[in-house]
Amino acid sequence: MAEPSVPLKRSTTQEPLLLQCAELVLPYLTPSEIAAVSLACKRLSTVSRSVTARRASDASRTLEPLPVPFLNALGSHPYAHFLYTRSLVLAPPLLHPRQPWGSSVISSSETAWPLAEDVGLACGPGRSRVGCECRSCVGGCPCDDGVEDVGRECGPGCGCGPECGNRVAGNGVKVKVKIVRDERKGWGLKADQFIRKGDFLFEYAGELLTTKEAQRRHQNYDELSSQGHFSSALLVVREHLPSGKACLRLNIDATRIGNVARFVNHSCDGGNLSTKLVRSSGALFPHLCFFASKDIQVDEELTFSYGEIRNRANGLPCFCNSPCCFGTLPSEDT
Ligand SMILES: C[S@@+](CC[C@H](N)C(=O)[O-])C[C@H]1O[C@@H](n2cnc3c(N)ncnc32)[C@H](O)[C@@H]1O
Repeated sequence: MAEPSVPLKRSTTQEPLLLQCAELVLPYLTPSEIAAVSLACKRLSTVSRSVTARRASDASRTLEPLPVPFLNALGSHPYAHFLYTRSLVLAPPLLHPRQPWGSSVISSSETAWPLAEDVGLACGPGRSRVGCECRSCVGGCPCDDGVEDVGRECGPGCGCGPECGNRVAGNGVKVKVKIVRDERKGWGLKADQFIRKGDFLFEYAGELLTTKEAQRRHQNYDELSSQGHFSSALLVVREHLPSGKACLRLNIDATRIGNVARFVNHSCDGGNLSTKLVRSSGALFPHLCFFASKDIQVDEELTFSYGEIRNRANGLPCFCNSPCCFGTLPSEDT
């Protein structure tokens, strides 16, 4: 057989180890680290570009059933770097957690965060202490005990499985959404399909914090926000218990670890989303779930009201553009 006249490409085994492993290592780097690495040589620049392109095509790192693209028609402003979780996690005691993002190997396995869901009250499938024992809960479930302002659904304490029709929270984002850059509000979330009034969209996932830790981070975030170019996603939810005398407080911080809900911006008119706490049978903590409060068209921005309280003299400016805009974003001392 004749020798090929054009020399074959250099075998990858002759490349330095760093270059051979680039496809494996680069997905673990942050956007700024990737930018720095890409300057080193042509090969790393090529791998960096393909990792960044894959990141832009799915913010969820393949953890959601549908990809969630980042779209920036305004320029090359980098997306906010955060680690992805589909559920509430107990604030991990790790200083610099890493999560692959933009890997060419598709993996749908959830990162091993300590999930708040796992801190359950159940004894096991079919032997639930606080959950239902039904096996198929479609069309009515004993878990639904009629409490109106807190939803109920099947969960780890039930005998039914993940396919049960009475589980919405914790199953990921099943509607098409996209993350889009806005000049004044930063990144925001838009519908990428028609969404019917009442449909479930997603839960607000992030780190579950103690109130002390939430107060510490709040102070820190306020300082960073006042210097500009920083968006915090620390949400405080208060659930009034039936007695009316006590209230359960949830501090969920999606700034460093969160899901798509961390991109939902505020609107003074209440926007098109409403929130509801939903308790999964057998789970200790409720899910903060977002539902469509009206029919939502393709390309409409998804927004909700961050709250009513504005007790800061120099609150951040609000650009919600609604006729009843208050001028500043809601904020309160945590
Ligand atoms: C939960 S994050 C929402 C995502 C954020 N826009 C981003 O780029 O990551 C909340 C932050 O978004 C910005 N934001 C949200 N709603 C806004 C609005 N109506 N007007 C101006 N900024 C807004 C503020 O910086 C706020 O602290």
